[in-house]
Amino acid sequence: MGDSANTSAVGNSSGAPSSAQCHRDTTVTHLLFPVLYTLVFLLGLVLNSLACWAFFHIPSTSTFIVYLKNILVSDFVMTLMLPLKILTDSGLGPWQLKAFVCRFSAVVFYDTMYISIVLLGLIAFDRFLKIVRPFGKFWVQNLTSAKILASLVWLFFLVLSLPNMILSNKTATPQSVRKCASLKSYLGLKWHEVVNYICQFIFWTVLILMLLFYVIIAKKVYESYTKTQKKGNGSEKRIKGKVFIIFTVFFLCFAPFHFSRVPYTLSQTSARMDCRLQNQLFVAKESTLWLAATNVCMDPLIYLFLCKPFVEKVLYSRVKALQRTVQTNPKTELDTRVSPTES
Ligand SMILES: Nc1ncnc2c1ncn2[C@@H]1O[C@H](COP(=O)(O)OP(=O)(O)O)[C@@H](O)[C@H]1O
Repeated sequence: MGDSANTSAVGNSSGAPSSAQCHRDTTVTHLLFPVLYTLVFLLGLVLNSLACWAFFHIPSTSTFIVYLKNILVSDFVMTLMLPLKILTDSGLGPWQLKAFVCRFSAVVFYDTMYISIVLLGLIAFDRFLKIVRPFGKFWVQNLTSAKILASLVWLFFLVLSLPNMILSNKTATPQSVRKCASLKSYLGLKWHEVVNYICQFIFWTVLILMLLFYVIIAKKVYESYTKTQKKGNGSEKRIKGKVFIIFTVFFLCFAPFHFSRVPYTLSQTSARMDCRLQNQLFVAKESTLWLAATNVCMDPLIYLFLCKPFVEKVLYSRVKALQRTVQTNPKTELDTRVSPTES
């Protein structure tokens, strides 16, 4: 993650010699990103708190809701990690906080990002099965299986990233905390590299599978559209077409980060790389990481567009609140256009 000072030279004797002599230029990340992250944090906190409250009242009656609830928890945790990044990037926090970010909160941030990625993939798979085999039941379409699968996803990423926390065990100094890689032992840096390649593999696999599911869904939607059009019913196309939102959100938020992450990880671990290029890769990684973080604000859109019980819960409460206002203050006009099923 980002830096607290404008430039830094990092003494990393065992891991990345070229990185050791390169001053990190944080002119952009020092000012712009804390502002951008603050916006994401505030919006993410409001939207996800609202979603938490709504989902708290919705029983887990389908695999879709189970996955959405897990994404919500993951997004909430990611949102809570943002203030630490904002404080250290802007230089407002003490340098010791940056060591905590490198060892703990940045790792949790990445964990939640990949947990959301896999869960979005599972949702796409779930939608795919619903549309392709509406009456058949696979074992994955069973509630208990979905709960077990979601728990395994959490467990997998937590176990995978634990060494990233443990092996960032070099003594932290105001200089060394500026690049997280410099807190790592040789083994720590290797593990960091391996984890990044595993995560790249997971992301591109999920992306390709999603694309495949949606091509098949698109074909089905088109077929049913041409059938229903004759009967003058185009609403089915609109309903099924909504599932494409998941893919669009997924692609816009995560693909740019994964393009920039490979060369950036190389710059952290390879022996030789031009210093200017290293700094450019750092800015590219930070910019695309911000885009990935905006996912915490995008996911509530998925709940709104695709999860009917969620919409009903939010709107029904609005009606109740309005009714209460009218009861306590009869002069207030009730907007009769609002109905619990409005979407
Ligand atoms: N995909 C990942 N999964 C888990 N932890 C990660 C992942 N990528 C990076 N990390 C960990 O997050 C911390 C910050 O990494 P990084 O953003 O690369 O550093 P920097 O802030 O110096 O650019 C490091 O401890 C790193 O090992």
